[in-house]
Amino acid sequence: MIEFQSVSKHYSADAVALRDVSLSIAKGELAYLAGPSGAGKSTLFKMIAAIERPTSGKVLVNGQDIGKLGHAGVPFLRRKLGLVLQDQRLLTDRTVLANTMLPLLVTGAPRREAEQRARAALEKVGMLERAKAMPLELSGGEQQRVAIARAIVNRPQIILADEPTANLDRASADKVLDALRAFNAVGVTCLISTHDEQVLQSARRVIHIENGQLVGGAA
Ligand SMILES: Nc1ncnc2c1ncn2[C@@H]1O[C@H](COP(=O)(O)OP(=O)(O)OP(=O)(O)O)[C@@H](O)[C@H]1O
Repeated sequence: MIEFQSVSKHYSADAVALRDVSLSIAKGELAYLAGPSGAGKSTLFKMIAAIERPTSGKVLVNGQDIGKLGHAGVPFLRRKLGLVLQDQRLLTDRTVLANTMLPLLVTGAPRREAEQRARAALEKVGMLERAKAMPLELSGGEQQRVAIARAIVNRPQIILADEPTANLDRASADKVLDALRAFNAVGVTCLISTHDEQVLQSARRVIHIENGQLVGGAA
């Protein structure tokens, strides 16, 4: 489902983010991505979403070579993906419900249907009762759960979550991770980066990355 074949990413001659990375994540799998700051985790996510392209090697999603996607192909790829990335915050001038409806409205869903599906997504992450709140009235963990609702409202096949529990206390982090695990339990492939030792210790699969190279868990 997600495959990296000898992928390297050079932002410039001296900014090498990934070096010869090969890995494969099966459909329905839950894998964690671990590694120190600057190791290349965010870059790896961005390659799957075609936000960045490999300098060499191939990234395949469902067998499709992301490097060969033209401009028209990118929205089709993104529809398969639920992205909870670090630089994609909620819009602070819209309610929780409006934020969650947005991905549906931009793809042309009727407002009534968008609202129903957004409410269902918020319910799944335990945030329906805050539907009318503004994002800045929520805690960090609650905002992350809304970001997850927004990511899954299009029913993606794959969720990519880049440090979704950063800066959260244990209880909030667990709620965020429980929400992600619940989507995995119904068949959604999940790749989650985290520094959370407790989570990594109990994880079935951890892909470790250091200085742009895999140091374990790639098979
Ligand atoms: N747009 C960019 N231009 C130049 N260099 C970049 C760019 N994005 C990332 N890098 C560099 O690539 C390397 C990997 O960065 P990346 O953000 O992928 O790491 P990370 O593991 O996600 O780190 P963190 O845990 O701090 O988010 C770093 O050395 C970083 O400075």
